[in-house]
Amino acid sequence: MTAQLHLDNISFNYGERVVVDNLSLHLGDNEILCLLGASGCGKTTTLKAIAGLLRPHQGVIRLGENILCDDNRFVTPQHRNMGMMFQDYALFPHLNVAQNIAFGLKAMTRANKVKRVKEMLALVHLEDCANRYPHQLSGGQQQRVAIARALAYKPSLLLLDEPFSNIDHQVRFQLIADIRRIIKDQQVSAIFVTHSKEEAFAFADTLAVMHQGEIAQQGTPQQLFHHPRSKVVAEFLGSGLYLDAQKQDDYHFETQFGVVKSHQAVAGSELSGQLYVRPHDLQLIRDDKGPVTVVSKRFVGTEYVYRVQVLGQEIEIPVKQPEQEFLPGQRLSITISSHAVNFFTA
Ligand SMILES: Nc1ncnc2c1ncn2[C@@H]1O[C@H](COP(=O)(O)OP(=O)(O)OP(=O)(O)O)[C@@H](O)[C@H]1O
Repeated sequence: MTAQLHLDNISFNYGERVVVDNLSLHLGDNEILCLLGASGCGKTTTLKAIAGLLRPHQGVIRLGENILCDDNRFVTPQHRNMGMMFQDYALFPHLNVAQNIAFGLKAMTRANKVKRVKEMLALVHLEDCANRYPHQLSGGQQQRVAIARALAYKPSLLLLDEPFSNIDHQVRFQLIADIRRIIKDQQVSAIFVTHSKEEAFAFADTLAVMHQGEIAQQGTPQQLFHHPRSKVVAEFLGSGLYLDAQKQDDYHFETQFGVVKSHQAVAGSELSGQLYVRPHDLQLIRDDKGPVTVVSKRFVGTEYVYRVQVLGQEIEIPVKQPEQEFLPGQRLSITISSHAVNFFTA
């Protein structure tokens, strides 16, 4: 089953404190959407509102044609047909893997239950673990059981709250790829919450960056990375350097490091602003009197990464060419490649 979820102007307060502020969001069929944002911005609260674990003070939530919540209606969590993987809803320790997966299948006949559990075990590659208890599994295996449990009764939407946060970094990205494949195989829509942009890029089809209870921007990872609409989104998705800039025309911007060319026209009549330049568009060059100072360098296998200070900001810049080695304390300057610039006006 597939889903189209709409949140229209949802608000939620804890006492006086507005935690979700007039938030609107849309999720398409078979889409994996990531709610991404800093700690405390309201991600989990939004997910709980979708699940029905709390009721928004204002707004409408709709799944397909069904209104889940508005001023007059409120569908309880058990009637929303959503699979959930919340940190507070871990596996049941006293049930084995097969029993955990079967937990949500109460309405099925025994034979159908056995069949479905078998299918789910195969899907998450844990056929040999059916009789084990959660404490006899690795963290990654436990997460795979949790996803199997959440998917077992064919929900129309899957909600995942920080599903990878307890997983060792070494295996995390393999697990992300596995779970993404499982969700795509099952053709289910999913919303997951994280504060890690690496996880978001690896797992999601679309991102919604949240800031102070609102969606700052929703789109594909590429759209948000290359065309952030605000400094909040630009900074959240990757480091960069702010440079004061004067717009000469839609394609040229004058900075203290020369004129920067844009691959794309930048509309707007405001001429003064700032460019936000990503490290891969910056090159370090020798200049004994330059405004850039090397703070430190580290070797990462294929290249050096230099941490430099420039105009009161610190930024890490990768350098591939081994002949270009700089020392801490050394003065440098930078050149800026032409790229699709991000130009922010006040
Ligand atoms: N039960 C509660 N009572 C009062 N305030 C709460 C409660 N739960 C959360 N909050 C506050 O609401 C705000 C949003 O919390 P929420 O858990 O939605 O954030 P989050 O973006 O998921 O953060 P994190 O990434 O740290 O989990 C936070 O400031 C939090 O302290």
